[in-house]
Amino acid sequence: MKVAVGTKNKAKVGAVEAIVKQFFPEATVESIDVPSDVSVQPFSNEETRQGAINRARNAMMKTNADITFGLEGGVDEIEGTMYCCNWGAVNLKDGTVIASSGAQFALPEEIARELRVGMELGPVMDVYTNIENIRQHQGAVGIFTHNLIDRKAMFEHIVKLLVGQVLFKMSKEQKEEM
Ligand SMILES: O=P(O)(O)OP(=O)(O)OP(=O)(O)OC[C@H]1O[C@@H](n2cnc3c(O)ncnc32)[C@H](O)[C@@H]1O
Ligand SMILES: [Mg+2]
Repeated sequence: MKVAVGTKNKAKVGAVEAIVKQFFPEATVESIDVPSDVSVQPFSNEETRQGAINRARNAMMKTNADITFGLEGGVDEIEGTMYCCNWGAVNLKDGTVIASSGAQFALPEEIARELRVGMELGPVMDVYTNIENIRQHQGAVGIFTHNLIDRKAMFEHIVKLLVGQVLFKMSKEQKEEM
């Protein structure tokens, strides 16, 4: 089985590799940079979900994979607090698309303020932590959870939700065939 993920981000690719190897040990995982076709900094759950779906669909169009994943990070404001939100989507060869959301956690007001004036979370976090390219490593989630949860682990949870739903679909179809 061939799996592809629509990004070159190490935290995201690592998450897909870890979960896919666990449940489909024979699968190969290819990473490919594809457009999310949403803003570089999505500003709602809806837009972040759409980015994940677009990445999964674009990876399906650009590879010959059987299953493709798209993972997207964004922010959403609720009652004046800005939350980092995370979404994933899986696309199957038969056209099925399943999206699921993952962890959401609050960003400090000093970070939120920068995003409201048009900055991207990645570069803002690099300046805040003095760590280069933190988005490919522990991410904002690592920093604001005292490294209890890093960005790869956060995306692993989403990929597991997606793989689980694919396995549910496959077993349901098998039963219907019998
Ligand atoms: O190469 P891609 O796949 O685009 O990876 P990315 O790190 O840019 O990730 P997203 O596009 O999904 O995230 C949208 C924006 O939010 C930033 N971001 C999201 N979650 C983050 C995190 O945990 N730590 C740092 N930056 C984060 C990210 O850097 C972008 O500026
Ligand atoms: Mg990006």
